[in-house]
Amino acid sequence: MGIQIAPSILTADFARLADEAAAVSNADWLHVDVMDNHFVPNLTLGLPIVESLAKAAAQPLDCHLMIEDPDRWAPGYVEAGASSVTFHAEACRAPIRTAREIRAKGARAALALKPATPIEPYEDILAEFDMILIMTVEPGFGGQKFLDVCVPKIRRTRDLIAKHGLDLWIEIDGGISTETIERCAEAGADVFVAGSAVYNADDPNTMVEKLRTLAADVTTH
Ligand SMILES: O=C(CO)[C@@H](O)[C@H](O)COP(=O)(O)O
Ligand SMILES: [Fe+2]
Repeated sequence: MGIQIAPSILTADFARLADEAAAVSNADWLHVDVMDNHFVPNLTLGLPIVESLAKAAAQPLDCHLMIEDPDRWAPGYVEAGASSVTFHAEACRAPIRTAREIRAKGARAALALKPATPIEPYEDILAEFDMILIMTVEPGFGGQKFLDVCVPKIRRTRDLIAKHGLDLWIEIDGGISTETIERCAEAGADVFVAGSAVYNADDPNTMVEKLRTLAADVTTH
C-alpha cells in the first residue's frame, strides 16, 4: 500500500468540514478524532457528524475513538460510514470481540496505544487487527510536541508484525511534521496522521505531498 497520509480534522474549521476535507484532496484518509471528555480531557464530535462527513468527504474516514466503552460504540461508527475504526487498548474490555464486530461490518479495525502502553501484551492478538496506532503524544489535543520516546515502540511493533508474518499497517499520530516524519518512517510506520502540520500550512495539499515524499524516501520495509 505504501505511505499513506491522514490529515486530522482536529485542527480544521469544524463549521466548514466538507470544505476542509476538499482542501486535502491528495490525502489517503481523513482522520477524525472522536473525544468524549472522559477518556481524554477534551470533547469533539460523535456519530451524527461522522455520518454527515462520510457522505460529504471524498476520502475514506479513519475514525480514532478516544472514548470510554469503545466496545459499545465502535461498531456504530462503521454503520455511520467510517472505513477504519480505531479504539484504545486502555479503554477496551473486549478487544477481540470489538475488532471482530468492526471487521464483520466491513471496516478495518485498529488498536491504539497511548505513549506509555507497551505493544508486547497484544502480540498474540495482532492478527485480529488491520492496523496498530501508536500515539506519539498523549491523546486529547492537537498541536502538541512529538514524543521521541515512542519511536522504539514503532520499531518493536514492526518486528512483531514481521515475526508473525502479518500484514498490518502501523499508524502514528501526534506531532507529525516535516521535522519528525522521517524518524517514524525509518522505524516502520506507514500511515501518518498530521493535524496542525497540514491544516496550519499555507497549502494543505502541498504539505500532504511533502510529508509523503519525506516518508517514502526513508522507508525500508
Ligand atoms: O489524536 C490526536 C490527538 O489526541 C491527533 O489525531 C491530533 O489531532 C494530531 O494533531 P497534531 O499533533 O498533528 O497537531
Ligand atoms: Fe488522532
